[in-house]
Amino acid sequence: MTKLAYLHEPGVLDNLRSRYDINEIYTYTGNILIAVNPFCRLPHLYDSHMMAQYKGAAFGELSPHPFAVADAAYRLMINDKVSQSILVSGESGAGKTESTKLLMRYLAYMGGRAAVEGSRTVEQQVLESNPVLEAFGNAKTVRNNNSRNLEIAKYKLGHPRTFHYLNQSNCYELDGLDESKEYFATRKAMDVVGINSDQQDAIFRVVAAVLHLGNIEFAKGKEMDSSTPKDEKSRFHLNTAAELLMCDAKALEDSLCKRIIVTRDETITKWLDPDSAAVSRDALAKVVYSRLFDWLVDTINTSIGQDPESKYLIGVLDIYGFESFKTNSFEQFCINLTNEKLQQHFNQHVFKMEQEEYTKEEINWSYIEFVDNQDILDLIEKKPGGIIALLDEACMFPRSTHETFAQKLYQTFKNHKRFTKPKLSRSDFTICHYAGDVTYQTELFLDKNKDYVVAEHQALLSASKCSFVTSLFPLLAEDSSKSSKFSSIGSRFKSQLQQLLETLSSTEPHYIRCVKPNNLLKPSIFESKNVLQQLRCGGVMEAIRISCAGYPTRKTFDEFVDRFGLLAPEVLDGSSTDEVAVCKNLLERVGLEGYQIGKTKVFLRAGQMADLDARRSEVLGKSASIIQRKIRSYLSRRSFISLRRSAIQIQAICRGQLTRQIYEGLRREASSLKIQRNWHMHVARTAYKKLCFSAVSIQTGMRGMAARNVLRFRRQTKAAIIIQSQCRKFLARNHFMNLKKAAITTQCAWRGKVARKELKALKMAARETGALQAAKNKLEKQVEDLTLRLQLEKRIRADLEHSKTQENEKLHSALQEMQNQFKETKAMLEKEREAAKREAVKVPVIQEVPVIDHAMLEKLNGENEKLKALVSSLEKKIDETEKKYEESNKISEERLKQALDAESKIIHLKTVMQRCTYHYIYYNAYKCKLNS
Ligand SMILES: Nc1ncnc2c1ncn2[C@@H]1O[C@H](COP(=O)(O)OP(=O)(O)OP(=O)(O)O)[C@@H](O)[C@H]1O
Repeated sequence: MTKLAYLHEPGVLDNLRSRYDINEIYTYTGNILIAVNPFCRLPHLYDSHMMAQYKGAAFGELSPHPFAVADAAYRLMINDKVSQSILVSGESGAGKTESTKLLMRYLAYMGGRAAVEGSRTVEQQVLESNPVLEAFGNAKTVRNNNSRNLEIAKYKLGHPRTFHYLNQSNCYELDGLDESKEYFATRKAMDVVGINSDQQDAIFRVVAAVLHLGNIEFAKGKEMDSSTPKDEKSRFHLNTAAELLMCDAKALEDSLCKRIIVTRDETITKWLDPDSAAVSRDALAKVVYSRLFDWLVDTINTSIGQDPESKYLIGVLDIYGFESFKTNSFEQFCINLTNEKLQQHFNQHVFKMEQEEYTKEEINWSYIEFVDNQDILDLIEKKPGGIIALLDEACMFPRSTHETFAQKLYQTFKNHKRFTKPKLSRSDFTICHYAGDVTYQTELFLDKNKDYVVAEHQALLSASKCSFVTSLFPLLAEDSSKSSKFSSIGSRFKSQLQQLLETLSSTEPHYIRCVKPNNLLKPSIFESKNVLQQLRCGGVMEAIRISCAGYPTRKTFDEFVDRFGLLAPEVLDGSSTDEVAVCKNLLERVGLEGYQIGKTKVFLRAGQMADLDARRSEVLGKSASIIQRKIRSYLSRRSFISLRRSAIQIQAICRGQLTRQIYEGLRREASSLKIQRNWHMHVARTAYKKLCFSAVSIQTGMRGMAARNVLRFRRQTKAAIIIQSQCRKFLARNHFMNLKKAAITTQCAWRGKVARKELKALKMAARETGALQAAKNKLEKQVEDLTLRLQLEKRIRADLEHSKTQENEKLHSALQEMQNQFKETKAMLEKEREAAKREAVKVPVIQEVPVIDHAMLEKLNGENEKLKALVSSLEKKIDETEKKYEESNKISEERLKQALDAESKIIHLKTVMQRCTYHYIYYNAYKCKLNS
């Protein structure tokens, strides 16, 4: 930019546009890098080959690039031992985060240490943790699309359209963005930074709970000014949120619909109307998400850690860009304050400090006007009396409203040139920022400035059953919860900004200004008006001017001589100790113009330092090649000498080896001659021995043959005699055999005749055997009959036996009875006799002459006789019965005998029959034999 022929706004714009058209999105203005968002991927600009190219290349030597800025910062830190910072600025969606990622990638590449196996380096962790911060920290805004929202069935979630907190942008998908891929990248990044799977689950539960909270709507309750979940759907979301946060659903409902006010005397429960309940719901969702995000940042920072050994740092600052919307609230106020602060830092560095230094160093210099924003910063953060101070005051005063706060602002800043009151509004105010006017709506300023968690929300979440949720909301000590009633977000933000700027001031800054070429977020569209506004806001035009008119680079005399003395070494040879004179001399010799010599430093125009550096590099390069040449020749000579020595040694060894080989050949030749001689002798002797042996063998063979002929003749003669005798024997034998055959034939005929006779007789016998068979069958039948009769007899006899036994038993019992009767009668008789005797004794003296009752005696005798007759008849009967019994015994014995006879007959018949059968079989066999 500084080399443009016409350095005015149209020229700068045209330059940016024509470069943008050919995808040259980066441009330098002095040391500032302007990056125009291409809204499309340009991978060739960022591959590892590009990184390798920028490594160590002089600034300005290659095309403008964030890698070049990172490389310059890195080298300055290493060489000059000064901490560096790279400030990436620009409005929302201009590409700050993308540029920051590139810077981090390059720095990780430069400082890259080899990772120990299984672990990651800090650089890798920093890069890999990015997706977590982006996933949870980015949101889709009207100016930037880069948000992601997770959706998982497990957490009872549906399409983003169904969630109040997601559906207000009406944008659910982004072209070219694979949600699931991003989700897995986030999960992986969480693993990398050491968030375990339980914690991950809890994190997604909390996010889902926030979404469900957002869907709870409220309707008027039964009580006056009370509220209750509107319908079943709201109740479902309330229950699901409670379930995901693992807290009591009723307690959640109460914490949203009621407030407990503690006064000195009593505790009052106050209902919230539906609108206030919705505000309470949003506050709860916000505080939960905010605590979750803080937890993530802390966890990532702890996991990455910082090298305690490091003395210098390179800070890369990616901070939200200037914002101006239709409605601007406290968030925009804080964001714009940050941008004002950074702008001031930029001004200070680029203009103020620069020009102050020129004055201090007393160099010729025409002052460049720039817009100093100190008065805006005073308006916002001055203590007391600044907007933040007034806001804190208003927050602490219980009766304040946003209107009273606005009135206070109007009064205080009535005459401030950066502050105006919009005509038709009663509570808005406008600040004239360096980047343009922004009108803020004060409605929520007071609420948003109060940094506190609603006590009911705190109590609800501290009592959660999920340890992760309770860790986000640790129980506060009783006193602290009461005492710290109010803490101001604005003041905290201000002091954090101050700390940041202090850190920045201790570093050497580099600037990357990101520019958004269009508001449609589409590639290849360059809206000049928009871009110009951003260039103006970023102070780029002034920077260009100061770069052209000023002296952006400087060095103290000794540093300068140290660094560039080698460009004219003769100036150092002189005995002059005056550094200024040496510097002037040096500058004259190198032929530089337009520089300035200050009191302690040499000031150079834009590009001059680069020019000197290039020359220095050239000299260094030349020197390096001379040194290299010398070293190479020394090394080559050394290697040649050692090579020669080695060659001679090798030759000596080779020659020795060759001679040894020749001598060995000669020795072998002599030996082989000796061996040949001996061999020939051995062969000749063997041949002679063979010949001798053959002659003897032939002689032996001939003699043997003659002897064998004699022997053969004798054998033949003997064989002829044997044949003759055998022949004769054969003839005699033949004659004998014929005679024998005739005799046998005669005998056979005779025997045949006899046999036929015998056969005839046998046939007769066979016929008899048939009769015998019939007789046998008859006998068998008889045997069967007899067997049957015998069985019948046996049965009859058994019956008889039985009846006889019965009769015997009867007779025995009758006899028994009779014997009993007889005994009784006898006993009675005895008794009567005894009685008669006793009666006779009792009779008086007169009785001494016994008077016999004859009648009685006779009667008794008669009865006695009868009884005797009865006894004898009975005894007779018994005898008869016994006789009968014996007779029947005899009969049965006879029958038994008959049966035994019959049995023996049967056995006899059976043996006869068997014999007949054998006979028959023998006959049949003989018949067969004869037939055959
Ligand atoms: N160098 C680039 N190459 C390709 N695309 C880019 C580049 N820079 C930015 N973008 C595109 O622009 C979008 C917005 O960029 P980025 O998120 O970096 O903006 P930002 O300035 O950080 O915004 P905010 O202030 O809202 O965080 C990116 O999502 C990407 O699509």
